[in-house]
Amino acid sequence: MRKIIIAGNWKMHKTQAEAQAFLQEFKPLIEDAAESREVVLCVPFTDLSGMSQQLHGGRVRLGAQNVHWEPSGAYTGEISAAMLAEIGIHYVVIGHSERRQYFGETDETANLRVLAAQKAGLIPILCVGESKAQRDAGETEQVIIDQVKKGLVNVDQSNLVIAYEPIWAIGTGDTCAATEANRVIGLIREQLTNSQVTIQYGGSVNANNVDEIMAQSEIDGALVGGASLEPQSLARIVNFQP
Ligand SMILES: O=C(CO)COP(=O)(O)O
Repeated sequence: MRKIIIAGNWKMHKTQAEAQAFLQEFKPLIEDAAESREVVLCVPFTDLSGMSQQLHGGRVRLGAQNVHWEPSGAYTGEISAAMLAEIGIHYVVIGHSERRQYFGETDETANLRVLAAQKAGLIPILCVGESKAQRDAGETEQVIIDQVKKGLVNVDQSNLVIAYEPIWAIGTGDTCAATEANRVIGLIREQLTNSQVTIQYGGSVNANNVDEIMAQSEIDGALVGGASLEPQSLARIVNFQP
């Protein structure tokens, strides 16, 4: 059985005080959610340590939003996988389109980060997705296959999550049709050697569209940006109705 994972990606939102207030309201709202659903919050580095203590022993797991591939060294401003693992972090988002767009990340550096994360015992969430121009040019399939193949060189697929996030659907309210997301995610699965990899959809997921998205046969979860910032809305997504 493929694991269902609902993950919030807070991006550059929430101070420690705001994170603490979020958890106080959020935790009771998901207490009755099916045990089979993994709930993950991918939060700014500065929130991780405090939240890790606040969540200790509970069902909500934490993720970082990036990690460097070297174990240590002269890399000002960077964070290693061991630093994350030490404070109880389970997941790390890698190769998000915003990192690719604004910080020059590539499939090659995403691959190095995935390998480093796995080596430290973290579960990478590798993000792939095509731009609007690539979709309009009919290049979606090739772009996605390329990103998956290059991102997964030498990667252990038993310890991996992939998120399909079409760039044009991120933060726009323009969700990819659930059936189309299902089709592309099916294509991603065909590229893998392990059929049990959890593959999420991300891009304008919210309380209103999550049920239809999660009803798709290939979609194993959601990576949620804007709608994960508010406890009620993320709780509704976690409690999606199959
Ligand atoms: O980028 C995303 C999650 O990583 C999606 O963001 P939105 O849910 O705000 O579209």
